[in-house]
Amino acid sequence: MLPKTFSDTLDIRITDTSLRDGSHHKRHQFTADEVRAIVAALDGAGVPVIEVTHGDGLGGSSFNYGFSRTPEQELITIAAETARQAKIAVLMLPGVGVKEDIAIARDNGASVCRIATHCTEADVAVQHFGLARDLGLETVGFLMMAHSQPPEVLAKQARIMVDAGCQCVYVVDSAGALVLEQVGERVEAIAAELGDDAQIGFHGHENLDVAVANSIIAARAGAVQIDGSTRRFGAGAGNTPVEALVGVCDKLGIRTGVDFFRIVDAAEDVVRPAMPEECRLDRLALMMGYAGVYSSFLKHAYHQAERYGVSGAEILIRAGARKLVGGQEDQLIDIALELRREAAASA
Ligand SMILES: CC[C@H](O)CC(=O)C(=O)O
Ligand SMILES: [Mn+2]
Repeated sequence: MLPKTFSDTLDIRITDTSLRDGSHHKRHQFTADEVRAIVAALDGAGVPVIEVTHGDGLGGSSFNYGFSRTPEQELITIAAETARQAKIAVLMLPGVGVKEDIAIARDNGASVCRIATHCTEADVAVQHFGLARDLGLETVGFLMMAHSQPPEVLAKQARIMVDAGCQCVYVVDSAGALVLEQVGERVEAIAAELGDDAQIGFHGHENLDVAVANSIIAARAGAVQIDGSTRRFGAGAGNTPVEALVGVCDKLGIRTGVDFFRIVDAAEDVVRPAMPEECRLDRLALMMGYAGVYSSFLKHAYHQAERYGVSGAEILIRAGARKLVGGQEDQLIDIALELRREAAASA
């Protein structure tokens, strides 16, 4: 039984993030035509919210995170012009993007603003939630790396976001490190704190291959907004596959409003051709889930491993032990150099 429904017609509302989280996998190289085609296909299948932004959010196109091929505000405009029923969402990380980026995205047609912070730093987003609400945007808060803190800490951080104007707080399993009950416990703690003050959401990654199951557990614990990426097109081993989630929800009687057959076709015929390769559950992706490393570090880890001739898996294990958070991608270079020094000393 779902404790509460999203609306009279939906039990959960799915946000497809392939055009944002998938941007990490594609190294931010989306073209205008790809975005147009993917939005049309997802919108046609009934996906209610589609997120479009650089993988690291508004303003993410940079030397540190990787430059976008097409300016993200152009992609947001195209998405908004293409969608007939879906809302267009944008992601913003305070400090990566600036407040003005939110206003420009709104003017370009975005109507949902998702503001992400590390899960102990909700206070850095207070002004951004206020601004987004003043601009008339629907607001969502992302508590990233949610595996790294116990449920009661997340609940307090959720309260900070909601008091600032956030309408739905997400448990974000950035590392794909949470399994089953660990998701439910976090959602339940936030639900106990928030009561009817805000909704709860869940964003999963496939690094331990349980993102669909985790999403169902989140929904049963009270989450009414659930993220996924069609064809798993996301960072690390990818996100919760929307088409599988919709199929499972159909079988469990959870209403998503998404047509299973049309989303399966969209995954195969439209999304897959835009992907550089399938999102794989390979050694490095598994290591991220096991060690608790931010999924967006995957490509960076491959790059530094190759550049310094060291093990990518070992880089990620050490990144997990150092408890690196988003924005600390450059520390992977330190770790790679450390590994190279150790190898030279023992040679
Ligand atoms: C860098 C932002 C990040 O990719 C947001 C997200 O999707 C996550 O933390 O999983
Ligand atoms: Mn993600």
